[in-house]
Amino acid sequence: MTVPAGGWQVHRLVPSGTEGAPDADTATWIRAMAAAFLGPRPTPESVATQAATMAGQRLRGVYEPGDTAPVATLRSWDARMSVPGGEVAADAVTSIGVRATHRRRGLLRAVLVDDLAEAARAGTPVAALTSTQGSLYERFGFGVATWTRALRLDTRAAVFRDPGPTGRLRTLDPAGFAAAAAPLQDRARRRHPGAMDRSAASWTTLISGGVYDSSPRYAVGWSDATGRPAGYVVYGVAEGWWSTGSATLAVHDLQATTPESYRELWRHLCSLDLAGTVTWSEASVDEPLPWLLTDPRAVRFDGPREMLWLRLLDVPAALAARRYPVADRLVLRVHDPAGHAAGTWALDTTDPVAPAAGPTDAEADVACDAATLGSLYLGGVDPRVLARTGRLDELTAGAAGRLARLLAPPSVPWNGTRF
Ligand SMILES: CC(=O)SCCNC(=O)CCNC(=O)[C@H](O)C(C)(C)COP(=O)(O)OP(=O)(O)OC[C@H]1O[C@@H](n2cnc3c(N)ncnc32)[C@H](O)[C@@H]1OP(=O)(O)O
Repeated sequence: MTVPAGGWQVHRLVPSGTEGAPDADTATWIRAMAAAFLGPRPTPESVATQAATMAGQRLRGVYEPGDTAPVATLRSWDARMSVPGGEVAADAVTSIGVRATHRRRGLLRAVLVDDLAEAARAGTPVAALTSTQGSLYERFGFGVATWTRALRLDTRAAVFRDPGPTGRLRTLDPAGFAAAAAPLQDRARRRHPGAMDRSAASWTTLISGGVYDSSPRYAVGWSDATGRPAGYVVYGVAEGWWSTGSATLAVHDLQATTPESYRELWRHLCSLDLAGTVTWSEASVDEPLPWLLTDPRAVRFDGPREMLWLRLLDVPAALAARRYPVADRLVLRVHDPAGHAAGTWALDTTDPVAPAAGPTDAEADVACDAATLGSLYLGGVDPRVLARTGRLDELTAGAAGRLARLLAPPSVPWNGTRF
């Protein structure tokens, strides 16, 4: 199928074939995407493995006449994202790459505009992405909605306040990893607005490291005293002990559904004889780890840096999908040249279990653009801060404060899954 967008023909591909033999178009698309991202040279095996992770997803490509390899790529799929009090369907967008010889001619714009238009037609309320660069996506209506911090733990200085260990640890082998981890991640993600669900294929990439990281990975699960699994951690060796006498471990994923599982997974990471440092590049901005230790200086943080970018495609559906801690009725005017979020919208939260949102002729209390609305949606940024920068116009007195109270999330938005 071809669709003209900005003068370019955007072709849509449905990945097919099996893990052993992806179809030719998908294989060519994967090689073009890898080149745009300066990735490792694809091998037949790595192409087949990647193709298997794309089953059921949408690929887009732009092709020069007579060329079988695309000059631009985009991949997207239907995801679920946690929001305060529930979840919302999201168009997850990734792999936007343009051939080095074809940049700055509108190709990113062509593939992304086409993808967002299809998601909007399908009724998907929001689009979400994580980005390689910070200045690309605001022009397309995306705003930063979650942040992350990198942490570094000196495990030899880490003394836990609570005695332990408690519960039971067990090694999760690659064959059984997805079955053990998926239900835990699904429970854990509901505690954090902005957390995305995982595709079935993503577990293979997580436990194997995918095409970018061939070093061994280890997965450990934790169960409580009743035997109920409550969390897991996946880590690898970032620096071997043989060079410095003390290895550095990198956490690739840590999902805890209870405070006890969180504490015991960190205790496990601190118990490995040959390691002196544990790093985690995608920790939450309010990571509780220092509060577990007698000396909080054992943990150092960098950041925050931006993680998840959101773009509302259907404002009433997105606003009605989340819950609000106070009852109010507030009118937002949204400027959006692309049209998806444009309008004046009344948000009525007087019914706490069924907030209503829809178009209105009433005077607006606040006004902003679509990207700012994307940043506000999960409650990760205070509207009063945005009002101080001119990103939000406060049109009735005190409206930014009312909006802050309305949008306040039950916990800090966090998405630990870069995609
Ligand atoms: C969700 C993700 O997949 S994030 C991954 C992004 N991809 C990469 O980092 C891979 C390497 N880079 C690339 O492949 C390309 O340079 C891309 C995808 C970043 C940009 O593709 P291009 O086709 O050159 O972008 P395009 O010409 O459509 O530009 C669209 C707009 O973005 C702007 N833009 C493009 N690249 C950049 C940049 N690196 N920094 C700031 N602005 C940029 C353009 O100026 C243009 O702005 P305007 O329309 O407001 O005038």
